[in-house]
Amino acid sequence: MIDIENITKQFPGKVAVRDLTLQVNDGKIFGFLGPNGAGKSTTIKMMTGILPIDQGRITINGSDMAKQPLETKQKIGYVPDRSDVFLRLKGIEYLNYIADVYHVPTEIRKEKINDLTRSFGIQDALNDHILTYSHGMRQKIVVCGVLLHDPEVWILDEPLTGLDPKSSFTLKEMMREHAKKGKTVFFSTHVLEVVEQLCDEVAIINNGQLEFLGDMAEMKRQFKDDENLEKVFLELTQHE
Ligand SMILES: Nc1ncnc2c1ncn2[C@@H]1O[C@H](COP(=O)(O)OP(=O)(O)OP(=O)(O)O)[C@@H](O)[C@H]1O
Repeated sequence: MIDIENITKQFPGKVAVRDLTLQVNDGKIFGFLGPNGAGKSTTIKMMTGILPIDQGRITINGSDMAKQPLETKQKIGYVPDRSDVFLRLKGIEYLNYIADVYHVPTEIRKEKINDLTRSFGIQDALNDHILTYSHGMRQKIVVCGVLLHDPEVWILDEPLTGLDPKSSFTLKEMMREHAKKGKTVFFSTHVLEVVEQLCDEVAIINNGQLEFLGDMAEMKRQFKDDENLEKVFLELTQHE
């Protein structure tokens, strides 16, 4: 479970996230929807301990990110929106590095790497440097790294952007399976359609503020009734 209580983040001259409160329950796929610049990545960076929180509190399965950062981070699998990490490593070196950091036993490591990279069709690129990978392939290797250590809570920043349709389908299926096991999946997107396909619950953020929190049926009802939300809806459908 992810519990976000009244978090705020300010950059010079800009409040990126203002007094945001939401909970993500176990067994749910939670969509964090908002137009470009709404504050999604900033929120996710606070949830993953990359950015300190100015005010408020975030707990992941009961651990406080600010007070117990190491313990809390071990519960999380995080896929950032830009996967430009470890470019000088080969794919296989990256995955082994992640497996070492998260103490994935050697007996199961090889099989897991094989299965995951096959699912995403990058098994033949493992001996190439990540630097030579396309954006989609970089995204896939990071997703494989996250799934390798089987974290309880998945936090994915725009995970489907840049993926080919087959890999996008594979990842969506994996998200569904993870939630079905009673675990948590939180992901951000600026594409309304993705949320409609996948989510049990949705939060809509705009200009750093929560505009809506609820299930899909409520969201559709409110789009009709609320002028403010209707404007956000138009932005979300115009982008893609
Ligand atoms: N390090 C920073 N310094 C100053 N302003 C920032 C910083 N990071 C983000 N911002 C600003 O905070 C606001 C929210 O940005 P954020 O990246 O969280 O939005 P987003 O919803 O993830 O958008 P996108 O879909 O474009 O990634 C934007 O106005 C952005 O310009």
